[in-house]
Amino acid sequence: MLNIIVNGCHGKMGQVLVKQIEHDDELNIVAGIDTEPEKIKMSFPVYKNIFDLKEKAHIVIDFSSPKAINDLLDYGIKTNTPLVIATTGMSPEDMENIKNASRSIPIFYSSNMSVGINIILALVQMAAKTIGDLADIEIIEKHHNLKVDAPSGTAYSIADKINEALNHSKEYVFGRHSYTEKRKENEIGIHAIRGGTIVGEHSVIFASEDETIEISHSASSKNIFALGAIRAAKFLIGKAPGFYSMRDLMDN
Ligand SMILES: NC(=O)C1=CN([C@@H]2O[C@H](COP(=O)(O)OP(=O)(O)OC[C@H]3O[C@@H](n4cnc5c(N)ncnc54)[C@H](OP(=O)(O)O)[C@@H]3O)[C@@H](O)[C@H]2O)C=CC1
Ligand SMILES: O=C(O)C1=N[C@H](C(=O)O)C[C@H](O)C1
Repeated sequence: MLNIIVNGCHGKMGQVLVKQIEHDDELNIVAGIDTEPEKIKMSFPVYKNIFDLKEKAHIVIDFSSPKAINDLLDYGIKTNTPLVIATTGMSPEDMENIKNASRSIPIFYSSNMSVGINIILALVQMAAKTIGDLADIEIIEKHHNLKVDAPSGTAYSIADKINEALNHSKEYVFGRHSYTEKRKENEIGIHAIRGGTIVGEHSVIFASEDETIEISHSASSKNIFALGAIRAAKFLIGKAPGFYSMRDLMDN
């Protein structure tokens, strides 16, 4: 049995994750962390502070907030607990801290836990290598009206994959509000749409002189992210300290 702590257990993703874990006979939630435990009724104990935990677990799965990251990393290192981190909106410093912590414990990080998006990452890299110098590249992401970070973590991951394939020659331009000049060749335009209950849509456009390629992904349920995080947790158990991603899981 794999014992799990859910960080952000009462959030939208936390609740979907709890349901998915409860359907899996190999998994057990020993405790959760969230900001207002007194208002939450769960089938396991919930704490406000991760250091108040009395229970021990094999792994922590985190869908919470970048505000939680430093405590989460400290907890992981002090208790030697592997971490699956799905939270987005991390600063470059947060990502540096995650990578540093992964020298001591196994950490799985992915801005998008769906397999589909990780296929998209491979496809955009291939497209960038082939026509990236000839095409204008734009990324459009759409999410529900409760999402706090913009652009999405996935949009950044897509832009980074493209930029990696193009020797980091691109500059990210967000929105283009108040622009008074035409688009420059080295731009990757990134645009965020927020509305209703859209689960998560990402589209990448490579527009060149005589043709346009559009590569897109649409998540139709949050279950896909929860199931991906569970797969990541099962994959991470028994691994050596290190920074793992969906690529490692898919290559496994
Ligand atoms: N990688 C992936 O595949 C996916 C990633 N995400 C990311 O997961 C994160 C959560 O998304 P979502 O569930 O929609 O957001 P929610 O705001 O619904 O949930 C986040 C939960 O975490 C709680 N929280 C805030 N601070 C802390 C803290 N310090 N410790 C523990 N819990 C805390 C929040 O409490 P309060 O409301 O009081 O602030 C809230 O209950 C986001 O960053 C989102 O982008 C989402 C889907 C897929
Ligand atoms: O907040 C969300 O909902 C999502 N966040 C992730 C992101 O920022 O990329 C992944 C997914 O698109 C849903």
